[in-house]
Amino acid sequence: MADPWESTMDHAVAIARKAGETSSHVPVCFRFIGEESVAAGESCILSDSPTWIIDPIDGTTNFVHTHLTVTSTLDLQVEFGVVYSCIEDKMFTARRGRGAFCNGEPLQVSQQKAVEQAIVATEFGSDRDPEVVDKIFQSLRNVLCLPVHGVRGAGSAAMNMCLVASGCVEAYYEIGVHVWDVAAASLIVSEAGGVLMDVEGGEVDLMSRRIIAANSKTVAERLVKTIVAFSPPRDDAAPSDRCEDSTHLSARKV
Ligand SMILES: O=P(O)(O)O[C@H]1[C@H](O)[C@@H](O)[C@H](O)[C@@H](O)[C@@H]1O
Ligand SMILES: [Mg+2]
Ligand SMILES: [Mg+2]
Repeated sequence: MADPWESTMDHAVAIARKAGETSSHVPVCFRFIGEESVAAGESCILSDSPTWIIDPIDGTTNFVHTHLTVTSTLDLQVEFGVVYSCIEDKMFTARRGRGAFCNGEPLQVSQQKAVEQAIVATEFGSDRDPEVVDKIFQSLRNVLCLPVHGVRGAGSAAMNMCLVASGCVEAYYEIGVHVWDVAAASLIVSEAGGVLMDVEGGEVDLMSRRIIAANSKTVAERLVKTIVAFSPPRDDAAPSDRCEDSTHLSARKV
């Protein structure tokens, strides 16, 4: 069987060559956006150049506490998405227009559109500002009282989205995520037949740090009416306008 990773890399190089209109003799030029490089002061701006968006560990708090799910995410903007759940040894992959897979098996979102029968995943995030925490709890209360069948959280944004793609949960929403948390899994959700939406409706903007990933427009729109929206500093804001999340500081001290 052909190695899917090798064909992915061949395709990535072809995309980079096309973008840069380089001949096969010239090395290709990829750009990178990674959680750690941005934390070290590098830019978080998407350009026309093919860009790998990387989160080496998604679910850092789980990792630090050796708790359940930890994933690594890799995305070549809009072309490929890879999320690896290392403890479960599950490799979620998607290529634009070619479907989404887990360890090679095709993924399909749940067909359940009644929100009362839905499991909704979310996270409490990393911000401990009491005003932010209040809004997160207001949203959670509203979602529970829709009512939904259940609320869950894997502790990894990427894993929550892969659960939507797998049909195990109907929707995931969060305000406070970063582009590297959700880029790869966004493609996996849409290639599995799901939808992505901003928490106030309309198209999702991966730099806005707000996301709904759902099995259907119907479920996503019910959540839009329910979530108490706010806008954290964008990922592509100037470094001086970004703020460090409090739990990440403590996680890094470990
Ligand atoms: O910091 P990591 O572990 O890469 O990512 C975390 C997000 O920053 C946080 O918003 C989210 O709640 C958590 O699930 C996530 O994966
Ligand atoms: Mg992450
Ligand atoms: Mg991370």
